[in-house]
Amino acid sequence: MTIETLSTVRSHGGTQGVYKHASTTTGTDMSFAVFVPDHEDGAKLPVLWYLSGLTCTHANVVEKGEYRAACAEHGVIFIAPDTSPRGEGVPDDPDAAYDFGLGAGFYVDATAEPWAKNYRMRSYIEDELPSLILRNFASADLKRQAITGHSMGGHGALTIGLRGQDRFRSVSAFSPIVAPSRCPWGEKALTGYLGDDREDWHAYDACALLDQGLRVPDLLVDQGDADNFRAEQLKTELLVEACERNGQKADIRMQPGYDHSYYFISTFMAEHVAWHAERLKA
Ligand SMILES: N[C@@H](CCC(=O)N[C@@H](CS)C(=O)NCC(=O)O)C(=O)O
Repeated sequence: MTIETLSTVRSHGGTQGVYKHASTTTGTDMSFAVFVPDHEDGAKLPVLWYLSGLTCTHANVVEKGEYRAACAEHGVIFIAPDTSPRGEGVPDDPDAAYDFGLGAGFYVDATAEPWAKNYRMRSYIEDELPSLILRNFASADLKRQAITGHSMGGHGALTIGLRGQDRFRSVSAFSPIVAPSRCPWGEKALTGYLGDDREDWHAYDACALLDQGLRVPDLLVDQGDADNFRAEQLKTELLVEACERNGQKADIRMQPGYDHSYYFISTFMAEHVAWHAERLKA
């Protein structure tokens, strides 16, 4: 479980690093980014995971997410994994489409061929990467974790958050896919990675998990009302209804004029970090 440091740089009173390791889960090298605010020797800091959307690596949020000032202020470690396995021999969408295959792992453990060997982002985020962080980042306090994400990564944050009820004190999302069983991106991905049996999809559908009785301690969602993907793919209203129907505590905010981009995410990032920090320190 060794990691290679690809880069470190000082920023906002902390260290932004990018790392690589050989993943036993995906069978590939995986890279990820970690921002660690300066802290006293021996101090333990809570952790906020950020899962990225379609086409992204760790680099999109590192370059455009604007989380560092808020994480330094609140003393929160920020971890940004990749969105899929990559490298020689890793299968990709036959048409190299942006919404399946490389850059589009959908945070599932694939069971269908030829994806099952490498596309295991659920286990990677739930098991392998936390163990790696525990062993290599002495200041990371994994008793205090929160999770957020954008779009496909918002779906990842919601579903990993709901399934890992004891793991996260708070869950948030920016423009998440809330019901992948009921939108074209999700139907394509879940059919491809898991097969045609929709029963197998429920573990990866936030609204279905809420209907099955799973809950998170607290939920914050921001969604731009000028987001091109809102009506067809994201379907925020289904999450509003599922939270109301199931008594899930949630603040789901429609933000006027904002689109799907990092201009939107970076606008509300500091609020999300502060919101998580409050719950992580309570
Ligand atoms: N317009 C994009 C659709 C994918 C997309 O919007 N990806 C979002 C996440 S779902 C993203 O964060 N893209 C990278 C970026 O904006 O830096 C494309 O066709 O490649």
